[in-house]
Amino acid sequence: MNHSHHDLLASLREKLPSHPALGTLIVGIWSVVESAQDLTEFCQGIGQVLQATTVCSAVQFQQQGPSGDWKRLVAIGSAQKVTTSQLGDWLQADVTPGTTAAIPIILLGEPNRIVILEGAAALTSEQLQATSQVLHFALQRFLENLTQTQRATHLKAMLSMVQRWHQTDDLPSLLNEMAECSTQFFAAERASIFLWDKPKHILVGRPALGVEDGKLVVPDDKGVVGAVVQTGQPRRVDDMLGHEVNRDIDKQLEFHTRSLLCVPLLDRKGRVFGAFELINKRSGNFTTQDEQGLVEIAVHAAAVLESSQQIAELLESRDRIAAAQAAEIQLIGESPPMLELRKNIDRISATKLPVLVLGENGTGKEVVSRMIHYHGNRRGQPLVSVNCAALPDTLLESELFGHEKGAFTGAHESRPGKFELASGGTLFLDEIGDMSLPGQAKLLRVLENQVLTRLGGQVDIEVDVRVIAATNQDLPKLVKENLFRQDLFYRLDVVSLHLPPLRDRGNDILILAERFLAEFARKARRDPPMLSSDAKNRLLSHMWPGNIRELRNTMERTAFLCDREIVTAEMLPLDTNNGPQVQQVPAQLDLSEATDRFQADFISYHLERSGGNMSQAAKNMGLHRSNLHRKMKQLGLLDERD
Ligand SMILES: Nc1ncnc2c1ncn2[C@@H]1O[C@H](COP(=O)(O)OP(=O)(O)OP(=O)(O)O)[C@@H](O)[C@H]1O
Repeated sequence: MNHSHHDLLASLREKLPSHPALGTLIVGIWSVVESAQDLTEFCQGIGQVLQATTVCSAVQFQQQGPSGDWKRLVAIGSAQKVTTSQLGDWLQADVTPGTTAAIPIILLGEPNRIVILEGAAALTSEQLQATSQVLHFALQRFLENLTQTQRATHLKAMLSMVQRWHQTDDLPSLLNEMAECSTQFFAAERASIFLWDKPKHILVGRPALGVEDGKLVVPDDKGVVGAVVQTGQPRRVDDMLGHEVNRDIDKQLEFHTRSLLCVPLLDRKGRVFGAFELINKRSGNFTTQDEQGLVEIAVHAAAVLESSQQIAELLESRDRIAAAQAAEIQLIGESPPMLELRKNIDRISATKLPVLVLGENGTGKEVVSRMIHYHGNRRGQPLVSVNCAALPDTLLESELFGHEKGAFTGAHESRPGKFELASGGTLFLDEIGDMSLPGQAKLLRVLENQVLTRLGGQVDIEVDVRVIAATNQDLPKLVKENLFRQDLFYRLDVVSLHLPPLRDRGNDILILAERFLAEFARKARRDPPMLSSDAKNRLLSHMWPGNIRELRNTMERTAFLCDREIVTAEMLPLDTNNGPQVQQVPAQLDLSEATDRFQADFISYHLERSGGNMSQAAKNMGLHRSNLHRKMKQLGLLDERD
């Protein structure tokens, strides 16, 4: 029955002249709607009005429970017992006239109710219909009023609670006050507020009755609180799912947790900095309303805590650490590809786009991914790295996506994966080309839906993670060979950064070499030695198969092993056979032709390496630029007019 107010009034106005008692009924019911404090009072009031106006001997209200069973809410007069099957039949009908007349009241989202009037033979079907309409409307109105009143009372209580918190300055008293107020408010046995010390991977819970200094320290990846801070989502656990509870905490507190409700504490920027937990609802389990209420309270608690001096310091120090880390990352190099790379990093750091970093071993892929993280707005959140090549397939999935207790032999407890640990921050997937195909499928799902399921788990866990993947492999080739999923490749390749090998970075080799030399000389407590020009040429002409890592190691050895002020080419610990080879000259040429051919190849090689920069190429060959120019003309490598 779904009447608008207008329909209802129009229909009642029509019926009123032929049923004068209907007016008295409406007035009586209305006064009950206005005055009743709860549902029982409402039913009692309505029952009395119905008994008086319809001249029934008895009235009763029945309500259906969630499992289909019926319960009598209120009885006026000597109401008879009714069977479940009879109630079921009545529920099917609109109204049922007779000596025992029944009016079912069905409101969307509410339990079904039936009003039974006994000795109501005089009531016609039409009169019962009219009564039914009034009752539906009255109940609906009453329930709306009740929700509003309850909400107002709730808000008032919350306001006075929050006001008290604002007047408490020192952190331990504030936390005690919060716990005490909320246990009363939610009828729970205990409450704790956990603050997250992220760098140390621990949660510090207060107050913790029964623990020395009232402070409970737990790992940040265990139990319900661990899951809440890692995922940023509330969790509700009742008796049935008690295994999720971290029983170590129970042991420490000498307490048995039956039911638990825990919600995250978020700072102004939406970052999780702790959790608010309620333990053991005094009767039954925590409800959805409790969860909504605690989420609401946690917003106020977080605001008060955040403005508390000590928390502000904690958060600030987190920002300071991130800033220091950002400053520490150095991407050395002034060559055109490096300048371009730096520009791209600046552009993409602020976004959440996935990034694919490509380059040979040791070209700085990890440095670049760290830079993207620490220069973006996720810098205060974790940067978690996984080397996909270092883990066998089976382990990789549980490492990335986590697992539930019993998911496989040896899974003695539930564990969040690296994805969950990187929540709010960045996940660096190194050697992505080595990931197994099942792992790739799961990764794709997470990237597409921002949701994951732990191994052996049923629940979808939302994650907010930026993914940066790196590889030295040729991914398009792996795609062609069906070793890498094409859809995943496109997902990751939204932005790709190519790191050139060191041999293509021209003078950067010398900039890097000198920086590394200075760094290691400082560590060796000596003045940095100078590189002689032949040492520089030697460094420039080396092939650097190990790229920057190799250069760094070479300079480290040089700083520690060479005790001279000037490092010459011979002192560099480099494999001399490793340099690039200029093409061999055919033996049948005469000496002058062979010399010309060699010189032309040699010059072309250096010009190519310096990207056509004549001055640089001349320098690398130990020539003056004008001499190189002349030589090139002589060898026919330049037009006469150049
Ligand atoms: N541009 C750079 N400036 C300063 N140091 C760098 C630069 N690039 C790389 N390095 C240093 O070189 C070493 C190797 O870099 P990194 O680990 O980032 O390379 P990678 O490409 O990730 O290597 P791999 O493929 O072997 O994992 C590190 O010690 C890093 O600090």
